[in-house]
Amino acid sequence: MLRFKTLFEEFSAAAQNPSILLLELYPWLRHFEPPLPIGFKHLNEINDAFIKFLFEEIEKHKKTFNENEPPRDYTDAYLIEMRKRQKEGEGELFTEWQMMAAIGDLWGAGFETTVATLRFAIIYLLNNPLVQQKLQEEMDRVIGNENELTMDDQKRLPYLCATIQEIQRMANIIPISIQHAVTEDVVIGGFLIPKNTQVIAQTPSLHMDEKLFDEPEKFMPERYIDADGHFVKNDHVLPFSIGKRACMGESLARMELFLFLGTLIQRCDFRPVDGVTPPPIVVQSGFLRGPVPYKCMVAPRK
Ligand code: HEM
Repeated sequence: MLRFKTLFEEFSAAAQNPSILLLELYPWLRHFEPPLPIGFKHLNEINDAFIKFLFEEIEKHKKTFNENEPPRDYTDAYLIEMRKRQKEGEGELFTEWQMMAAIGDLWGAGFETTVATLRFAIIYLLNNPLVQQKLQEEMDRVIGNENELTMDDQKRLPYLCATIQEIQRMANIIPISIQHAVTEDVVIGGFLIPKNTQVIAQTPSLHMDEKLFDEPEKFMPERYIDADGHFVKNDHVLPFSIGKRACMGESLARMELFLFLGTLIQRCDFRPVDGVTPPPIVVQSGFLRGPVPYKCMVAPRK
């Protein structure tokens, strides 16, 4: 577990290196390191170590899992499906390499994304104490401090939903969406995009558009609360991208953000370390975007 944690932290730090963005857009740059300090070699070494670790874990599962018992986790479920398909002569898609890549993708795409969003959430609350106060008031009034939060409470907590939407609008944790390619000629808005052209659904650029959001630099959850106090989902806030290749984990991530942030608000008070000056919001941006590490005081709420 410790090895996994260390590897993951190294991987996340490497993914926040700004040069990774360049490498993503111009992969051929990797051939020019050295002398260019692209960070590709380092990322590749961590990736290889990660792959090795995942294969070792798969081996452990193969030795201990029981095909006739319910799967203990994703790896067991994948092994069961893989063996079933191999018996039926359809094993070419469900391979051990695919399994390793799928597990790596789920960890890689599903972990640091939610963590970075929550780190943004807390630093925004530290810098906007009135928002934190309003969130706590809503939570105390609707849920109280004893009851556990569930997803059904979403409708009853409009200010929490609005705050999460505002956090995601401003955080833009994936500043440049993943590249894709069109598989056939398409015409969009009168422009022909020929087959095989690389395209990026650059939804983060909507989030700071003054035509869509008044004073987009300001953290204002109130912009999504209507005159009756209801939460209004804004179709221009698209942190999970759009289309068929949008984030596969969107529903899970939305649940995590609502339950984790809501429970933190319910149980804790976030304050600046000296009680007065919040940490400045300094952002590091590479493939992933996140606030540089900051300190804060976390006090349990009575
Ligand atoms: C706040 C949390 C998250 C955000 C903001 C986020 C955002 C994104 C974005 C912008 C993409 C790229 C979509 C595109 O190519 O246009 C993506 C892809 C993806 N995400 Fe997430 N994600 C989050 C959490 C998760 C979680 C929890 C999981 C799974 C456990 C996950 C799994 C994936 C996968 C597998 C892809 C690749 C999908 C594909 O290429 O078809 N994500 N995500």
